[in-house]
Amino acid sequence: MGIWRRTKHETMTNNNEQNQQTRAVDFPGGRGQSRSRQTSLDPSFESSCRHPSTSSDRTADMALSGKTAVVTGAVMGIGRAMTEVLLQNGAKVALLDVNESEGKTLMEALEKQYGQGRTLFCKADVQSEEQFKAAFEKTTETFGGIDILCNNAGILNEGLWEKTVAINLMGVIRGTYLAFEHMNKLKGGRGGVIINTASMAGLGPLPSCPVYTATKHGVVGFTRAMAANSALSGYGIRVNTLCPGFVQTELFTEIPARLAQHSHLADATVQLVEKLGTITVSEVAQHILELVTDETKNGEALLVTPAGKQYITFPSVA
Ligand SMILES: NC(=O)c1ccc[n+]([C@@H]2O[C@H](COP(=O)([O-])OP(=O)(O)OC[C@H]3O[C@@H](n4cnc5c(N)ncnc54)[C@H](O)[C@@H]3O)[C@@H](O)[C@H]2O)c1
Ligand SMILES: CC/C=C\C[C@H](O)/C=C/C=C\C=C\C=C\[C@@H](O)[C@@H](O)C/C=C\CCC(=O)O
Repeated sequence: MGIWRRTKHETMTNNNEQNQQTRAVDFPGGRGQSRSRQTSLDPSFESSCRHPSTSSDRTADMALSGKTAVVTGAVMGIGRAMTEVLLQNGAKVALLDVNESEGKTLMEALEKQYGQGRTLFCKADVQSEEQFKAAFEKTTETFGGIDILCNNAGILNEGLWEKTVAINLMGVIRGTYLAFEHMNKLKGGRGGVIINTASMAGLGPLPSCPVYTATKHGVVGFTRAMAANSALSGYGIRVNTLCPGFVQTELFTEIPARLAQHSHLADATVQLVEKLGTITVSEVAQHILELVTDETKNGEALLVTPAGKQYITFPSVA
């Protein structure tokens, strides 16, 4: 099944390439290939993304200058691309991840590219209240506060369903509650914005991944409820969710094994991938900027697929 053929090694070593060009996947007849688009690292892409600066003072006129962001699952895939978009737009970024060795290496590379003192790596598992809390405290000590949180860390492993719930849903809840403690304007915080990475599988069922689907629906529901909660309470914190379709990352490899007891539905999943196509991490990550900077966006679910972006309208039950 050629579609799942990429290995961990290929994914990790090609992460930069992934950011710079649209990757083709091995679909029969070429269908489902990601559409070529300008990406956030494309030198000609100027509308919402800024080029890296080598000195902090050169970030002064950027959309996110003076802002501090925390990104979970920042070392690879979508989280890494989000980190770059935030840095390119002037923010300082704390990278949280379980992968310490890759995290430190990435931080060194980002410091060279975007300027000294712009990043911080914290080893933190989003399943651990203690580690997550310590990372927030270190970020506040280092950068003076937190304005943006991207709850992005997630896994796909239907065989480890409890861990999937613990990371994908409980990790997002934990991060959001911690961020509320830091950002709440009624408790001395300066307000802020939270972006939760859900999935297209948070908007409709992915039959081969019922637990993954449940966690992502949970993230969408939690995001919308917390957005309304914050607005009603006057906390000054906005909460939005990003719902990407299929994205070429490590998570999108070796899918039959990840489906575990549902692996007999791998072919049906291939058909869905062929129908929907795939996008790159850069194509996904560039969309956080609008959710972060547009003060009118609260409780939004933004679907991002090869067909483009779409703010989801939910049925009104009130
Ligand atoms: N790849 C896709 O097709 C796709 C589509 C829609 C949504 N998503 C979602 O996007 C998010 C990122 O996925 P990705 O495709 O970039 O995955 P990825 O596997 O490429 O990267 C995930 C990162 O999260 C880190 N991580 C894993 N568990 C962690 C934990 N417990 N605590 C902290 N860090 C942890 C990993 O070390 C890694 O750096 C996930 O929430 C995923 O569900 C992915
Ligand atoms: C094999 C899994 C790989 C990666 C998981 C990742 O999160 C990607 C998920 C991608 C797609 C999920 C698709 C689900 C589709 C259907 O349920 C569909 O009904 C979704 C429906 C609606 C979207 C909203 C709309 O168009 O109004």
